[in-house]
Amino acid sequence: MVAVLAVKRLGDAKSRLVSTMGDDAAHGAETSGGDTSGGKIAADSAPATLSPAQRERLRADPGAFVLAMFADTIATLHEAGIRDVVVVTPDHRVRERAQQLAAHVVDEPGDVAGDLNAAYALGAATARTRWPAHRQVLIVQADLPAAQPTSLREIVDAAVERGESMVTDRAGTGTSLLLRPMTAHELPRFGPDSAAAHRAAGVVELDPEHLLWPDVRTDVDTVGDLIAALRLGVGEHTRSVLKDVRIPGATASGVGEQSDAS
Ligand SMILES: Nc1nc2c(ncn2[C@@H]2O[C@H](COP(=O)(O)OP(=O)(O)OP(=O)(O)O)[C@@H](O)[C@H]2O)c(=O)[nH]1
Ligand SMILES: C=C(OP(=O)(O)O)C(=O)O
Repeated sequence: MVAVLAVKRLGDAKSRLVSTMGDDAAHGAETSGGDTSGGKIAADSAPATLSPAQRERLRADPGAFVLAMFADTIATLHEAGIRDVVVVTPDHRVRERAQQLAAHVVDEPGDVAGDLNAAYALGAATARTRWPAHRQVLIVQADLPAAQPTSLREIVDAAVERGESMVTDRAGTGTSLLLRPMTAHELPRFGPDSAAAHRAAGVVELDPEHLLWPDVRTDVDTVGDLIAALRLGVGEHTRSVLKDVRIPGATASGVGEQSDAS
């Protein structure tokens, strides 16, 4: 299996994360799914906080945070045994980081820029040419810092003989990852309400009850997503960028623990 990731220009990335920064300080963490109640952290779960210094750091360089989550996502792929990785990006910092992580980088051409599905299709086409022996491609979001290799392996096993398959995000509306035969040529349907779009296109939803794999479902777009990821435990690169984030119940390192995905 080969994995394909796409990362947009870092200067344009994570606008929702930056715009939700501060919500946690004023109101308790804003969330977009999972353990929520009325859009807020459930009453029986203590509010998490980002420190003012940490919020300032994220605001000042969201790109460093994107790169950290990207590195943790690739580390998890590697630990799950997926060594062949294609990254499509127009950004030089992402390119350099991807190369350090032994990924094959595709420079995003101007006519693809701004079109995530075209970027994924370009990555899959490159993977077909570069590694023709692979039978499956895993199109995966690059912002899954809590993802665990064991979950990825379970997902790959669950997809056997199921055709094109997906796992939704924790809100159930987006798509964390899509598994396809290498021979699939049509554009994927990532973007707003992509879970419904993929379902309508005949993609099999793995674990439709959403009972499994919260770590893989937690893509980080908002502060609420970030808190959810930290509670699950994130990889070492994300931990390092967020080293002074305080999460109730966390250990002395200050964030949730993740034993084997970094
Ligand atoms: N290469 C490439 N990657 C993209 C493109 N659009 C989105 N992505 C990536 O796809 C993932 C989801 O993208 P978005 O949700 O649109 O953007 P985001 O930066 O995560 O968050 P927002 O700015 O809040 O929308 C992120 O990893 C992006 O970097 C694109 O046009 N080209
Ligand atoms: C692009 C997607 O994700 P998000 O915008 O939530 O990062 C998606 O779920 O299809």
